[in-house]
Amino acid sequence: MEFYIGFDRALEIISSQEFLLPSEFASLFDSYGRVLRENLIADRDDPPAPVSAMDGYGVKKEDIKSIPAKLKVVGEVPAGKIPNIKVSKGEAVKLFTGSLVPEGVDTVVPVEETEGSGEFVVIKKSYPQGQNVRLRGENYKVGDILVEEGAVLRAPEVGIAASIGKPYLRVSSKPRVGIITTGNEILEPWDDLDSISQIHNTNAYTLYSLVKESGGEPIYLGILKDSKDETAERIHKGIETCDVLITTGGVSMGDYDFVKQVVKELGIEVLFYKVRVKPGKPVLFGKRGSKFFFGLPGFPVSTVVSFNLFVLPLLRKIQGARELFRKRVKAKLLMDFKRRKAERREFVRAELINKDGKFLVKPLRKQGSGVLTSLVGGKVLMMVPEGIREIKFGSEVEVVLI
Ligand SMILES: Nc1nc2c(c(=O)[nH]1)N[C@H]1C(S)=C(S)[C@@H](COP(=O)(O)OP(=O)(O)OC[C@H]3O[C@@H](n4cnc5c(N)ncnc54)[C@H](O)[C@@H]3O)O[C@H]1N2
Ligand code: MOO
Repeated sequence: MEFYIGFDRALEIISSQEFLLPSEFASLFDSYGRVLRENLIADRDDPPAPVSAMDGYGVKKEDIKSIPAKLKVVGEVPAGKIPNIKVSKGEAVKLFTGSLVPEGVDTVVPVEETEGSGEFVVIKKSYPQGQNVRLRGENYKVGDILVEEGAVLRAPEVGIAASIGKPYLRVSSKPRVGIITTGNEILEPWDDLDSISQIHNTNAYTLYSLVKESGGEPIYLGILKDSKDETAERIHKGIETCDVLITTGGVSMGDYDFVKQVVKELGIEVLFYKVRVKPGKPVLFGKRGSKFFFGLPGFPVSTVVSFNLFVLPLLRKIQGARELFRKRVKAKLLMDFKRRKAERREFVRAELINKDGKFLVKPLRKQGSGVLTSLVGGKVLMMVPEGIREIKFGSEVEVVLI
């Protein structure tokens, strides 16, 4: 077991796990967030022929060089119809957004810049040649690889699959991810809290959402009370039935922190315990055969951050994803940043601002590991490297998008 390791080493251990889940076919309705296990290749050009990008009139550019220009309307081409019209000098054709552009037309004038309907149309504004005509192959050309194997499917990728006529996609099967939360003080959101010593379970539900977002199938296994026998039984069941088991809480120094002990007794090999990161220090990563175990710290922020830092890359890896980590961007720091201790790499919750295409980042005041409100509304994590105590206003910093 490696103990209290650096962040990069932890990622190295996670990304070197070789297990790959089998692939399966998923419908377009069930492919969001999953990892693609085939290339998506264009079966034809898109658009397959020039089409109008506006409702208006198809004309020849040379006829609208001087305006107003009065042109003879020779017919119309509704979307979905093959044009049987040819447009000659002095003529126009009525087109709709998505209509195929007939022979002779090189430019489309939007209807708002025209007057009259029926036999003649008056064009009031000139347009450059080719304006409002979407050329054949503008989106993609036949044979192009549109989405590569290993991509995480989001809305645009699912849309591309649909556009090339694939109702089913080869994707990774969903990792079954068991979720157990621990603590005598934890009650479910539907339970009444009778005492100020009790709190509602937050972690089960942040994790459930994060697992779904990561292409996994969350399996909620409930709250564990701080008893060693129960912990052993539940973790055993979880690791038997799931690909990845996550527990939260019970991994630090407390007298009731049974998770660590139980994991060893169940034959789960601990690959690392504790990483020099803040928050998320007492994270435990283990494996038994092709099953993986994460013991995440119990504080709600530590749970969410350590999922993003450690669990997501593993889930992506076993699904065959190309990119394992959250995206990072460079941003300019909007205030002086100071901290007392510099032993751990810190992931500081912050607000990301996009000003004229440049990212600015503003750390939030409250950074406690229990302050989940500090992550509400789309926050980011500003990375403060080990050994750094102070970063000056205006410096460039790296930011993790979560
Ligand atoms: N003496 C030391 N104490 C602590 C250390 C240390 O190094 N030495 N590390 C601290 C750090 S850092 C963290 S992070 C926490 C991790 O503690 P645990 O993983 O054992 O978590 P718990 O003690 O069970 O809970 C921590 C905190 O979070 C609340 N919690 C737990 N589960 C839930 C849940 N499902 N929903 C909402 N809130 C939850 C719990 O009530 C505690 O307040 O340890 C430090 N201590
Ligand atoms: O590492 Mo703990 O996660 O600072 O709160």
